[in-house]
Amino acid sequence: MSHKVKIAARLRPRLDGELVDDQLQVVHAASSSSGAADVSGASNASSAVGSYISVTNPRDPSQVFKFPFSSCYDESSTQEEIFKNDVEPLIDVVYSGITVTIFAYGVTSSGKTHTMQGTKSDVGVIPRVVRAMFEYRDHPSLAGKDVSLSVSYMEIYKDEVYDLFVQREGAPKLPVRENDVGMVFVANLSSVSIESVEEFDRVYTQATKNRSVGATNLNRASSRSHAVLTVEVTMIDHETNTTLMGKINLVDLAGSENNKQTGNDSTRMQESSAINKSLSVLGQVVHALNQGASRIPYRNSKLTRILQDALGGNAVGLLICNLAPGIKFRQDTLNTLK
Ligand SMILES: Nc1ncnc2c1ncn2[C@@H]1O[C@H](COP(=O)(O)OP(=O)(O)OP(=O)(O)O)[C@@H](O)[C@H]1O
Repeated sequence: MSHKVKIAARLRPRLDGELVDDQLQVVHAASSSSGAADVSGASNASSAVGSYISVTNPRDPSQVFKFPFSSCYDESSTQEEIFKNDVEPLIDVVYSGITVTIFAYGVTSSGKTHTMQGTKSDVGVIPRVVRAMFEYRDHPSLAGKDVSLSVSYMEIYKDEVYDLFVQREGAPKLPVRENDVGMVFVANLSSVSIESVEEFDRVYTQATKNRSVGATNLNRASSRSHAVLTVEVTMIDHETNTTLMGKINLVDLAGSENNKQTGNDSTRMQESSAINKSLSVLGQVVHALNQGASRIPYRNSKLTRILQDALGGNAVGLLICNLAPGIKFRQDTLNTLK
């Protein structure tokens, strides 16, 4: 069965002062055809077929749980490796007119922002995708076509949608609507046309500031919301008078930590219940799609409702589960793996 949403795992390196959970390991299998995993030779060839995350029961070392993923990245894996293996092949797909969505999932501090954004000297998925989207314009198949790129960027907080290209002071909540053919869209979301990587960097940096100002105004951390960046390409063929569009959604999900432990503060409780619900519906949607189920519960949360056309139909998805090696994350890590 081909999976519509590929699921990868990435274990981040230990941070200073962090007590590491040595029960948690990325195991790279030498070959899947023999069915025998090469546990001893833990090379960092991170996407080796058959790789899995292994978790040993600390109370019973003979009990080892194996969680297989399409790709597994260990502590030493690089941004370049992840991009080359799992992301770059999707650029071609976007330019063939298909919608692609990449999600970063995991608890706070598991490395979602590092994976999606990265640092100035070690950029992650978003800057690499934008660069690759621009570079692809020189592809021979696009000769003679008018190719233009645009971006939109929204945040979903407590099940309400905000435009991150709008300064947050008084920014309105955007309505989610459905058109005549049942396509779900966010009304009044701005779309900004971009001519170069530098121009993207400018608008994106400003939007990131809007996100953190909005978070401060609402008295919360930005990791309590989902952020959806969309890069859209429009290809016009004047000879045949046809237009083809493709897009890629890059989604930094809210922290998936155990949201039960948030105390009595009513804002925190509303946040937590919105996060719990949307992440669990996302899990159900991904599972239903990968099982080929006839009924997919998109409508059960705003996140999946908005991304409905990006998850169903011909669309292609990649969910990167970020894992933290710290011992204090053990229960959350198990929840993520499950
Ligand atoms: N693969 C990695 N290599 C080196 N450092 C990493 C890696 N992944 C994460 N880190 C570091 O770990 C810390 C936490 O990562 P990050 O901020 O990306 O987590 P997060 O899941 O986005 O958290 P939050 O939900 O709070 O935004 C950061 O200091 C980051 O630089």
